[in-house]
Amino acid sequence: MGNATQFIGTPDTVNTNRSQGLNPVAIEAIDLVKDYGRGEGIVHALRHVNVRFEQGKFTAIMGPSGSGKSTLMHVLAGLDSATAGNIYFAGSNITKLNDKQLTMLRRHEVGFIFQSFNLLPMFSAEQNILMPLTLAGAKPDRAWFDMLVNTLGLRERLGHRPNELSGGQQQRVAIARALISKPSVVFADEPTGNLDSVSSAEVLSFLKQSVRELGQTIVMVTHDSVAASYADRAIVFADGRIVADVEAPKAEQMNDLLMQERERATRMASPSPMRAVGMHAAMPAQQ
Ligand SMILES: Nc1ncnc2c1ncn2[C@@H]1O[C@H](COP(=O)(O)OP(=O)(O)OP(=O)(O)O)[C@@H](O)[C@H]1O
Repeated sequence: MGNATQFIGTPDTVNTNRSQGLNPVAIEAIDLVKDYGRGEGIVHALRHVNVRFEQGKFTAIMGPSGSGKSTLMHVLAGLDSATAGNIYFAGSNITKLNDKQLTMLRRHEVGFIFQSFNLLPMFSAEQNILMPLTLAGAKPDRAWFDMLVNTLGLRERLGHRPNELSGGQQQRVAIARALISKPSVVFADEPTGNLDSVSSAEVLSFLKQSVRELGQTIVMVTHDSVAASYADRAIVFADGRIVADVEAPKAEQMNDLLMQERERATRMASPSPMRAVGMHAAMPAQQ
């Protein structure tokens, strides 16, 4: 797919899994820290996160509300800066880029899909799909456009504005818009959050297909274990850390993991008086 090094300059390190027989790394975070605020009110949103995403893989990021999923995605995508640590995008350290270089990276190497579609209401589906190229002053690859439009079943809808499309159709337009510039990585933030189960299944099937058939790399934040089961891998976040990393996730397995995490978080948030003084194991049974 894309060619990040073209925009980023000389890599100061290149990470590749080739020698291990794995796909090359699309993006990697090393010891990534993100704090919001300072002093008493500081929030540690990412606590020394180490993670790599391989090219041509579909990864889901799950975890309780406030655990740091969106923060990770925003920092990886260059939408927000890291407090500390490094991010390697196609082998180049993007934490060293200036604002202009970051804009170029986002424009050419990253595709975004949002829960609320974020289509421009005054423009047709076709104009929305082509918008990233229009903004970049680039010519569309018509064959690629046709392939996306046909695969996503949008041929008959190209002249329609977003308010003339169903939620599922709007999200398919948003997917075509994310893929039109052949980005290195697509970040999807709750892409099925506003869709019914049939439209969700359609959208997820296409995301999976774009990974299988087009070699796309996708990182998707989701609260939905069924959505995560479409991914090749699921990462579970809790309190700014990765607490589980699952290959070929199953919906039930992810539900169990999330439930465990929720129970653990509840226990930590409200320790019983006995646990607080370390008495739970030693307490004799009450008569
Ligand atoms: N701009 C900000 N300023 C201050 N704190 C923030 C900001 N953005 C996020 N946070 C805090 O950082 C932590 C992680 O937030 P984040 O949005 O990454 O969580 P999340 O896992 O994506 O949650 P959700 O599932 O609810 O979207 C939370 O405690 C949140 O309140």
